[in-house]
Amino acid sequence: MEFNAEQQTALTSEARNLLVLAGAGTGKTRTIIGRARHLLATGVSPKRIVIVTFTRRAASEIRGRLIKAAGEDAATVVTGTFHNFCLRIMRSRQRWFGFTDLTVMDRDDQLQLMKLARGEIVGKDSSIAKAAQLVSFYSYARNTNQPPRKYLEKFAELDPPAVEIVLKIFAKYKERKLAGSYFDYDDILHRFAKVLHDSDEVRRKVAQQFDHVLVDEMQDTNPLQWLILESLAEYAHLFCVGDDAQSIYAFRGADFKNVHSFNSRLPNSETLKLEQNYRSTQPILDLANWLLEVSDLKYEKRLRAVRGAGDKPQLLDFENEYDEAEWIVGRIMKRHAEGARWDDHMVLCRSAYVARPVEGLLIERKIPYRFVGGIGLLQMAHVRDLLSVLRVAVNYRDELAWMRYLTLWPRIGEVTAAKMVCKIVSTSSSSEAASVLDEAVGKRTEIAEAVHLVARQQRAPSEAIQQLTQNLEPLFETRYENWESRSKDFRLLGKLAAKHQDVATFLETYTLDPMSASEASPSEGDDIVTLITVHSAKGTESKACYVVGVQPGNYPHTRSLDDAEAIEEERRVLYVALTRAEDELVLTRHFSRGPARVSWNAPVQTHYFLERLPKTLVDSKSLFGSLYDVSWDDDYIG
Ligand SMILES: Nc1ncnc2c1ncn2[C@@H]1O[C@H](COP(=O)(O)OP(=O)(O)OP(=O)(O)O)[C@@H](O)[C@H]1O
Repeated sequence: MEFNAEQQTALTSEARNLLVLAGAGTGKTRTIIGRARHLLATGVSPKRIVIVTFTRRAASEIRGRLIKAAGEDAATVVTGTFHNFCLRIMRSRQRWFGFTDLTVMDRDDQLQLMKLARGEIVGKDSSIAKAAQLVSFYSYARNTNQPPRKYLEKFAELDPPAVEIVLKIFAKYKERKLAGSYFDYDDILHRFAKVLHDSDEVRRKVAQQFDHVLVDEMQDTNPLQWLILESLAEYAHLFCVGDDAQSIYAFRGADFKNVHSFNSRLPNSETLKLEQNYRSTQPILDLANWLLEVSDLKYEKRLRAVRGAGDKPQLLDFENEYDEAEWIVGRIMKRHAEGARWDDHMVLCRSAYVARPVEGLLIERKIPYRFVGGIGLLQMAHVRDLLSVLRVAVNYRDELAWMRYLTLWPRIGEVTAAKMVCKIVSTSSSSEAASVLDEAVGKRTEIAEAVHLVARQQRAPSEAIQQLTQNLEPLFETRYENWESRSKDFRLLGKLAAKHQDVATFLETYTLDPMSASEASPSEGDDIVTLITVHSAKGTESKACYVVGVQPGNYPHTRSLDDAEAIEEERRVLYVALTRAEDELVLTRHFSRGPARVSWNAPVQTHYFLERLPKTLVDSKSLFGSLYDVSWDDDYIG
């Protein structure tokens, strides 16, 4: 692996704490890997190095590349997401963290629990914020480490009596969480950060396990994650890489301006820059540079392409999304016929919804593809049904999973199920719970048998899923019309589970960072087209990138129009999309539907990022018929 002088200086730095603040494609990920390899080469034990990333995908990629570069020894470098890292330590040192057998809830569970809590406090009162909104208030307050009351009073735009009611709902939510031994996503970071912050002894014991903590995507750390890093930095060296122009997680409490206070917050720290971009050709970077330059914020980034000149990006207009999709898929097929690989192509979208026409055509034309960032496999109803059985077998106090499982069965409604659940969860051991279940279902033994069979197969998750699928097939056939295609997801689930030693770790891994169904199916190295949401595309790259739906109303998204910071975050989303391309960048937009239908003079366009795009930066073409008369202004496109 080669490094330029800037990268070499960074990866061999002796600074106690180092921030590498650099633009897209400048080799941040490569430098993290280089740093780890350098540390190993200088004799640091792999177990004393931690690499934290934002997604499981990034973690496994870095891990794979590190092992390739530094050998099998590197396999014991601790690599994972923040959540994964914290949970792993808390599980291994339960006593330090007051952590017992807890079930980690995903966002859907969190929503269900909040619904229950809300229902209990306000019944059907529709004047109080909906459960989903409450979850996001609660989660945001915790990730930004603010007392919920303070957050609600300051940011939630609620009147004082409503604040009191919402706080009561939060209290009820907490109570239910405790009763069910649940841990939500935010609890993981919160508990870990709090214990480390409050207990000098635990902080020392945990932090002393590591000499070097390497952090990817530093711009996306939220205040809780910052607290964790500060605790670790008391004993270990921090090596962080980030790009303030790629911060796109403010909705989860990240504040990219935090990277600017790195030096003042951490003693003995330095900042270095990487400025040469290795990924893209200069015309692609010119467009990305322009997007940042026209912002009111000063990003102070001008990417220079080591690779030099190349083709200008294209900006293509279509009459509707179907023509747009047709063109993109046609073009990919043409390129493939000319000898390009499928995996030279990546289609980037704002949301899974925007990409559907393209996905439809890829399926229709039988083009191999994966969809990253779409509806997660583990979010699909039938998969959650099956997982509910695994969950109750692992934790008999998991009342949400019991409710889901029992109400799958005919003639068991919510009231009957709730009575059964009440009895089951008030027992004091799993064997007692099993007997109560047997008694409750009476002659309908198949209901209990499914749970028992998983309990017997705790250490063989894949077999448990296989048998469970067989046992529950008749039930699912009657529940789901398209059972045939859905049943394939269970085979996929079985495959995923085979990589885990027991049902509990399998559940934990996938509830923490669910992957999408189609992402899971192809294996590494398959030659396939990638369809991906921009949020999932961070850190990736591709020879040809097609950014779909770049019309007014999508960039920035209409829902962010009343908030200047949100608009700026949208700019960074587009920036991330543009900077994924190596050789070819094609932006497409259509004008048929939704906010995009408005005329060019409508208010939605006041913030449209491409409104004043200099004509020289792109090759633009209108590929639609008579519906729209392209009358570009001489100097600007938009
Ligand atoms: N010194 C180098 N020599 C050759 N290629 C390099 C060098 N540094 C980086 N690259 C290549 O440039 C591309 C971008 O590198 P990398 O993914 O590490 O950048 P990054 O800063 O993490 O990008 P982003 O933040 O946009 O995801 C990769 O293909 C990488 O292999």
